[in-house]
Amino acid sequence: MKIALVQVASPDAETREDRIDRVEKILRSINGAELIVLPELWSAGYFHFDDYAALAETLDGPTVSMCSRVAAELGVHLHLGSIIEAGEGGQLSNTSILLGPDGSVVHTYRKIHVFGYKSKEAELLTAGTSLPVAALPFGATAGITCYDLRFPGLWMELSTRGAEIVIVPAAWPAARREHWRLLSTARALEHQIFVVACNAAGTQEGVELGGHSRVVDPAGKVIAEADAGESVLMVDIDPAQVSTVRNEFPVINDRLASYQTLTV
Ligand SMILES: O=C(O)CCC(=O)C(=O)O
Repeated sequence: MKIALVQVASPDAETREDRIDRVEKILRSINGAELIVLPELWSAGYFHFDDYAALAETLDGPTVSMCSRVAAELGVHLHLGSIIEAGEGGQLSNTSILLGPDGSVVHTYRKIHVFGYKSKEAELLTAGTSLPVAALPFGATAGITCYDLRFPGLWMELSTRGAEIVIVPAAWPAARREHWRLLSTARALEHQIFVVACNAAGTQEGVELGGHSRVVDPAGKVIAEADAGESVLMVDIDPAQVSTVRNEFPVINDRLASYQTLTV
């Protein structure tokens, strides 16, 4: 199964509309992928905090509309990264969306761990409260977002819910690139899943994004990794590897359902 990770740059001088047009052309140039993945908040630009309210959109807004049209025309699953979603009562969320090959929404995921370190996200956005896992032709698939990579409890829950492929759109800064690599590898290895981690590239508001989108297999092997710049990373995975690895080395079976029952 071929996956395309589209590592987009969101320069300050480019408008959202121009970026959506530009990314549409990139998406249309991709051949043979069954799943295409985009980074966190690529259309708005993660670090454009002052524009969050103005760029907030609904599920029929410009980013989702373009991606939905392209997913349907190409007949692919498309994880569009995330948008600033305008919810009820003016509430804003960092909402990741997985689209099916007919362009419809398979699931939405509102980022649970909103980021506060050198970021206004935690101040401006409301955290999500749900964690969907979808049964897709290539395996049980979930999507979480960027900072969520750091929280083992969330991954344990994804694993308990049967996730086999976890998509991680991100706007992870270059300053902490080694954390990005270490954590994405560790999550794949400890839960024996595929981690499909698509980061942003370029510079926004003086912050250099880390790039290095990567796919890690259920044995913890990095099977593809991009450089720092804007690019499309194509990778071929075998979804059956999840059960092969788990049968061969059944560490998940040895995990306790809860460690809170242990005595002191
Ligand atoms: O955890 C990090 O170092 C980066 C997180 C982040 O940039 C984000 O959640 O957007």
